[in-house]
Amino acid sequence: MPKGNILIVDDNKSVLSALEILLMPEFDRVHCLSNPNLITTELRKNSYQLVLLDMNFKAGVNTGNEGIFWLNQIKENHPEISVVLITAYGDVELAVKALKLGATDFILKPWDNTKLLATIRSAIQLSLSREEVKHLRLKEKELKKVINRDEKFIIGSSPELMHILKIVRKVAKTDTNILITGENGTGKELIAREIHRLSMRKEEMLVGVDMGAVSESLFESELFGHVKGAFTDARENRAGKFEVANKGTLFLDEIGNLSFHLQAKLLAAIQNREVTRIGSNQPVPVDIRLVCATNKKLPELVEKGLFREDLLYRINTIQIEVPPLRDRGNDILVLADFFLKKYAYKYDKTALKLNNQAQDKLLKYHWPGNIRELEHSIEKAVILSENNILKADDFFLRPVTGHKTDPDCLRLEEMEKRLIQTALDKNPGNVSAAADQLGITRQTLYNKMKKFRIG
Ligand SMILES: Nc1ncnc2c1ncn2[C@@H]1O[C@H](COP(=O)(O)OP(=O)(O)OP(=O)(O)O)[C@@H](O)[C@H]1O
Repeated sequence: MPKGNILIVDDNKSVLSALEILLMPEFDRVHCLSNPNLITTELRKNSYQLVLLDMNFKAGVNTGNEGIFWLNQIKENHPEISVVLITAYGDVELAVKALKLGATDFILKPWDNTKLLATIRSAIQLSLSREEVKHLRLKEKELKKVINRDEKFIIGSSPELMHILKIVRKVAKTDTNILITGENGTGKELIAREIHRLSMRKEEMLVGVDMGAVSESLFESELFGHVKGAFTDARENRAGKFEVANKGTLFLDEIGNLSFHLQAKLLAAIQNREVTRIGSNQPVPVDIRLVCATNKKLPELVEKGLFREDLLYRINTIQIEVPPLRDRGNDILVLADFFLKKYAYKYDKTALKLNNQAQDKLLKYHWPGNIRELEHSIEKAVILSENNILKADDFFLRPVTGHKTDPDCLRLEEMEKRLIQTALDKNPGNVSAAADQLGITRQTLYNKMKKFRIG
């Protein structure tokens, strides 16, 4: 633990040597100056935590103005250094003026040694704390830069994606709460990060919480924090995600998975814009931009009494629906190409391409796991590929029927499209048989195939 470096400035040589003898054994470094004009150079050359500064330098002048001048100089250039002033005159007004201007304390000559040492130690402690805060702020700034740099590109040029990005650009600069909805793997988190990147809060952090992964018992501690001793495992004070996200963006993923009882606690924090750590009764104000995401239909959960209506209205000032990959047309191939390049590079393969059948297969597949599934399929195909052209057989896609997507989440049109695709797959090359199986005419089936861009 450093004891601190002290610079003593006094034009009275006997005062200087008395202080030097007293302070030398107690601190790391003690340096004396009888000429205040040397202060600036000395502070630039060496690091100090404390300046012990005389108020009156010129013989016969005792207004303290020169001391105030040097105090201002030091505070302006080295705000973390503590300045303790010494004067032989018990001028309360001057003391108050100096304290207002940033002096840490004031000592009257003649001094009491024990008191002087105590004053100096606490002033040095204060300076060390200021230095630490300054260091931590710089470190935090650098860390935020590193965290924010880990950006992923949003790939695609479909009108559906362009429409979403247009909304994102419009709303990002405001502080409105945003709800992002869409199936799993459609890129909701990516959109949330884009909103943050384009917002006024971009220098601060986006803090994400997966509400589906937070257990009931840890919810409050995770989101609102706790103080040491609040419960058995609370060994030290801990800030919750709300506090960590202060001035930045709080991204609550899978908000539809939050239990009804915890929704009330979340609502209170959002409404009051303050949180109270468990075990404390001191509310802490928080300034956050809230972005939530879910793959659930929240209005339906509200109807079933599983989601609070008041919370829904709080979080969905703006709602952005991210469409499933199967509705983004050629983006499937654009993304496939992007992932092909990414994984060819990762696995040290030469440039890879898809042949026509492979492209067709990817375009026709319904992608229940959306972009995440596409990325994994491409990665697998790249690993297993034996030449530069990837064929349809290189992609092991889940059969259209029997996949695990929640039927509640499917729209009528999607169900229809899948039934048609299944019937066509079961009757390859025989549209009449497929139409028979579906209980519709051949012409109706052709119309629907055209509509859904099948075949
Ligand atoms: N347009 C896109 N361009 C490039 N990569 C994308 C795009 N959309 C999604 N991805 C990638 O797909 C994966 C899934 O995206 P993300 O996690 O954002 O989806 P999500 O909708 O939040 O998923 P979940 O609902 O499962 O949390 C990520 O690796 C993401 O980088």
